[in-house]
Amino acid sequence: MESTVFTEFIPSLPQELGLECMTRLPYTAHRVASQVCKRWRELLESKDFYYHRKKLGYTHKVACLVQAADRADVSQGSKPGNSPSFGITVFDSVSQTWQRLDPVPKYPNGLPLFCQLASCEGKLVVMGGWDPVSYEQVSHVFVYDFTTRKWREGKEMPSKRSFFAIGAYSGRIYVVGGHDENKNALKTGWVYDLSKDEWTELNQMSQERDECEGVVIGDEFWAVSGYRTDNQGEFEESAEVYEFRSGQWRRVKEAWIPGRCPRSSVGAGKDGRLMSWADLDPAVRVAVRGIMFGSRVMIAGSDSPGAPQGFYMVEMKDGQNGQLEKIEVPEEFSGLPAEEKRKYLKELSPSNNVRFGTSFSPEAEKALEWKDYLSLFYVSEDEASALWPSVCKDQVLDYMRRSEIVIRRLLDVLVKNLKVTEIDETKESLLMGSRRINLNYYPICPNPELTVGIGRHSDVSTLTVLLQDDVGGLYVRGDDDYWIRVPPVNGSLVINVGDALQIMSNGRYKSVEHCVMTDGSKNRISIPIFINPRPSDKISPFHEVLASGEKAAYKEVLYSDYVKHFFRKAHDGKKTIDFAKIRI
Ligand SMILES: O=C(O)CCC(=O)C(=O)O
Ligand SMILES: [Fe+2]
Repeated sequence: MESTVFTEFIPSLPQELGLECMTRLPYTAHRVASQVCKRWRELLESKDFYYHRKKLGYTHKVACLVQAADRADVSQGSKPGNSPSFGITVFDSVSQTWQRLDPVPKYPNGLPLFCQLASCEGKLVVMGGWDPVSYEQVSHVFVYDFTTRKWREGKEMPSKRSFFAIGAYSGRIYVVGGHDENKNALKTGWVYDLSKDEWTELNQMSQERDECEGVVIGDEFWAVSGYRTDNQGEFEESAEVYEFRSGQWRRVKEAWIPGRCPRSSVGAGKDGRLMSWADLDPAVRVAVRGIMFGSRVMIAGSDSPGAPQGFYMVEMKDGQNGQLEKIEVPEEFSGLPAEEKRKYLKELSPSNNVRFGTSFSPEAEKALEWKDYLSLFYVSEDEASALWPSVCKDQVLDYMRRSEIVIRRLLDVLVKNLKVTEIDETKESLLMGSRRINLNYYPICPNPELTVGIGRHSDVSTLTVLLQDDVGGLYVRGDDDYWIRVPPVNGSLVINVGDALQIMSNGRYKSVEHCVMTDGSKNRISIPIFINPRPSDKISPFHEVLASGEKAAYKEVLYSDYVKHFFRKAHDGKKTIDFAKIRI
């Protein structure tokens, strides 16, 4: 760059030196620096200066991610229950700094949900998604120029599509698959030329691919997995590869693990081959997202369902050890603190027996759970008829009546094994003296990696009969902290042993630890019936179990005390059962 073009950047320093200093400013300081004076602003926003920095090796790639609004935005009206508003966060891995981009002028209160990002030539492109208020698909294209720090509106996508694969190569953005306004999976694709602001249609892929994921590897664009319209959610093993040079697609078999959602977790390993970031390191096995920029990858995820997520950098160059380096994340970029969200919580309690809420123990949880629920306590048909909401009372009562036979059968079998020959009146009260039915609703979660549906816990019940739909998200803990995904079968009943039965069986039956992950593309409903002792019952190991001299592992506790203890705590696995344990 001709230094004569820019003079006196820093008074009393020779111009070359002033320019040297300006060139070394990290990108994340440009915004503040450009407010110093007109000359600095003109310099920092000029294309020549960008190429000058690039030539000298002072430009580098940054990671851009869509994140829920920070605190300042929330105080302006976003709250749990409404969809949160989203903005773009930039992480500069060289200066280790985080920054939020100005909002897109058309969406000052938050980006379209599920919009897709791609970047090339120093620009960030945001495409598609759902209008954050009406939830209608939009086909907008917004382009952010990192030099001028300004947004412009690009030519709209030729048709509406959501959940498509996106990739950038040589000044063009490739968009393929996903689904249209009628939820039909698509095999079509388009390419957007950034400098010409022009769309051109691509050849079609060999099949429809809704929710496929895009990644550019070398001179190829991979559209990985996805599913056909008729096989909603059944992610395929194949991928489709577009060769930029020939403009042709090639189908690759067994490219992906069937059934695994590829969203944001697809990348290229050191050998340049397709991989899932979830297979890289045990620290990021769950809800993994990766952003590749050059040979560096930013990865977010957690080691087990419900565990807090971490952000990491990893170098994927040959000769590097591929180890994850943890990134420090300032609070405003790591999710909202619970106190902030709680301000907006509205707990409705028309009666103790009917409760509408979000999370189990919102006061205690670190992160609010992505769930709303209606909880109905059942004492008698009369009371239920009087107090339960009329909108669902008849159906819920009918369902409870029908479930009775399954519950009795199960309890008969279970207690026989404990040498209890008869369920007399006392035992009936202890085993099934009260019921609670919850109607759980887990809305689509735009950032499933930032929260859980329900954190890890066991139920306080004797038994739980849990009705599932076909979305899935329930995990149960096996041995050695290994989590098993319960396959979603619509209408199936999952039976969980609860803490009360663990206590009464003196630990022969163990309550199952479980948790629920949220889904990024579907709403989910589950309906557990918790079969409980009566609140006024005192529970302890059955004398039949202890008859042969076995030592009691649990003391007698008032069931309502146990329940109170449970709901005072944040979800944290099975720790609450310690309340009843006899310490030796
Ligand atoms: O949604 C599910 O499948 C599990 C619900 C659950 O664990 C609960 O409500 O206690
Ligand atoms: Fe549960």
